[in-house]
Amino acid sequence: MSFVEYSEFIQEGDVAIIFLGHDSMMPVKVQQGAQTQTRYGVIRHSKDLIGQRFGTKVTCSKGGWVYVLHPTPELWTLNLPHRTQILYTTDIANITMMLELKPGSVVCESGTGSGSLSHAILRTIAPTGHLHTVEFHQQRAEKAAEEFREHRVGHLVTVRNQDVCKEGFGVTGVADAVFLDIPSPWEAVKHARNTMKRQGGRVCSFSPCIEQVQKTVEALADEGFQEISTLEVLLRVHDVRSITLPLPDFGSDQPLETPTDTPVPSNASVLCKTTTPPRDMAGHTGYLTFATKPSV
Ligand SMILES: C[S@@+](CC[C@H](N)C(=O)[O-])C[C@H]1O[C@@H](n2cnc3c(N)ncnc32)[C@H](O)[C@@H]1O
Repeated sequence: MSFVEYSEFIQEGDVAIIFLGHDSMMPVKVQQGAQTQTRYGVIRHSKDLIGQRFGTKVTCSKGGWVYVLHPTPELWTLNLPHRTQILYTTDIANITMMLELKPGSVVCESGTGSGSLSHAILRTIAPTGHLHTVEFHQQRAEKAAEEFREHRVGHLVTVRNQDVCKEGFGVTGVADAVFLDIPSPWEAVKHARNTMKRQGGRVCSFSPCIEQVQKTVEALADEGFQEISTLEVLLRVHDVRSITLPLPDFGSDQPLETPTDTPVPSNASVLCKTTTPPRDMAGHTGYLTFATKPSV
């Protein structure tokens, strides 16, 4: 198993996602002899997981069943151990697209945090790209590096434990794209420019407050970045529900000729499915500020 390549069978050391139902999943590290407790009973790794196909329906000891899924960056974002605030798929999808990431891209990121965005970047830039990720909190940097190795993407990423605002990304003139998710991104903008290729590239900064955005935009303009724009991505999930609609009675435009030509009764109705947008929406996460470094 790797987060950037699909494997058919579950092996010892793999990460698997146990799907217990909608909005109920958990990650497990598969180990010979280990057991995982679920509300449907115990899953025995040696018998129930190792050697089975990803996607298998596994019956637990109390008779209930779960699906065992291959990990993906999307599932990891929903299941990872939170060490920090993380980015979610709605923002990540936009970031990946607007930074123009593709296989082979070289990306610099700070901070690494819980590695939610990092896993999505790694899947996109594999198999020939590289991610340089900078995190100044030592335990977070070490834990992220350990997870990248466990998820078999360690060869695609270099984790540096340093302050990006003071020491930069540790590489110069190599990046196609830079991503910042730190409290004072304006202090890292000069380093972002220096780490990018001479032929230019794209930068993105995520900030929850508009005052942070204002300072970052000024710093980007001062450093010669162009096409600066800020957006906020809001997810609107529609609920499916059944409704009863009255059938309109348009009357008859011709006189009734036979007794069977009956008009639509005035109380006729039809049952149909429809969707409604939420009355309350999940609130603001943050602003995404994008800019382009032009070729020099
Ligand atoms: C909100 S978290 C990043 C979450 C990450 N984008 C994710 O999706 O999991 C911000 C991280 O930046 C780190 N950080 C803050 N300032 C930093 C700096 N100057 N240099 C390096 N890391 C920094 C923090 O320790 C924290 O782990």
